[in-house]
Amino acid sequence: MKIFLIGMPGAGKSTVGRILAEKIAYNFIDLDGLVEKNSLMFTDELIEKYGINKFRELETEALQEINEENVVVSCGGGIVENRNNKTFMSGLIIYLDVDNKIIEERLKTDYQRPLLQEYTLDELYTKRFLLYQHFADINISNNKEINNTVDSIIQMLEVKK
Ligand SMILES: Nc1ncnc2c1ncn2[C@@H]1O[C@H](COP(=O)(O)OP(=O)(O)OP(=O)(O)O)[C@@H](O)[C@H]1O
Ligand SMILES: O=C(O)C1=C[C@@H](O)[C@@H](O)[C@H](O)C1
Ligand SMILES: [Mg+2]
Repeated sequence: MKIFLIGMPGAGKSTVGRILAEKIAYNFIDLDGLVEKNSLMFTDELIEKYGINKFRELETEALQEINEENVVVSCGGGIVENRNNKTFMSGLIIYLDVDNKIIEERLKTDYQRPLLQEYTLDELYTKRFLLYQHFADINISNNKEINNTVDSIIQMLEVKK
């Protein structure tokens, strides 16, 4: 099965995804990382140089490239901006739910997200929350510790078996 993690920039998709994959012995793909590998550019460079629409095209192409099973895919925060992307996400889509205030705190010590130089987290959330819900099969909170979140996902997967 493919497991997709979606959510706001800084929600913890990459961090949680990597640990989850390791714990359940799945491969791990960071979609932003795949776009970077394909384009040989960092996502922020790519967006700055070619614009967000070009980035979205490359993101959809990267998504379509994933044909393996037993993989955890951490998506970019804006994967839901192209509604058609859902077509290429067969498997389980998990929305990582985090309060914006908590994201703000966590990102103080992390690298600058390009989209967050243009929009506030609240603006992005207002624009996207319905889309996240449209895509998601299940919501899992990542307000607490990372291991707590990973364990909640694993418990949920056990119940679904
Ligand atoms: N549960 C948590 N507790 C504390 N810090 C966390 C937690 N989850 C993630 N973080 C931290 O929050 C920051 C953002 O996490 P991460 O890069 O995984 O988010 P992301 O959803 O992949 O963001 P993006 O959409 O920009 O790729 C990192 O510094 C990470 O270590
Ligand atoms: O929220 C967004 O639109 C983005 C989030 C990042 O993960 C990257 O995919 C890119 O910077 C766009
Ligand atoms: Mg990430």
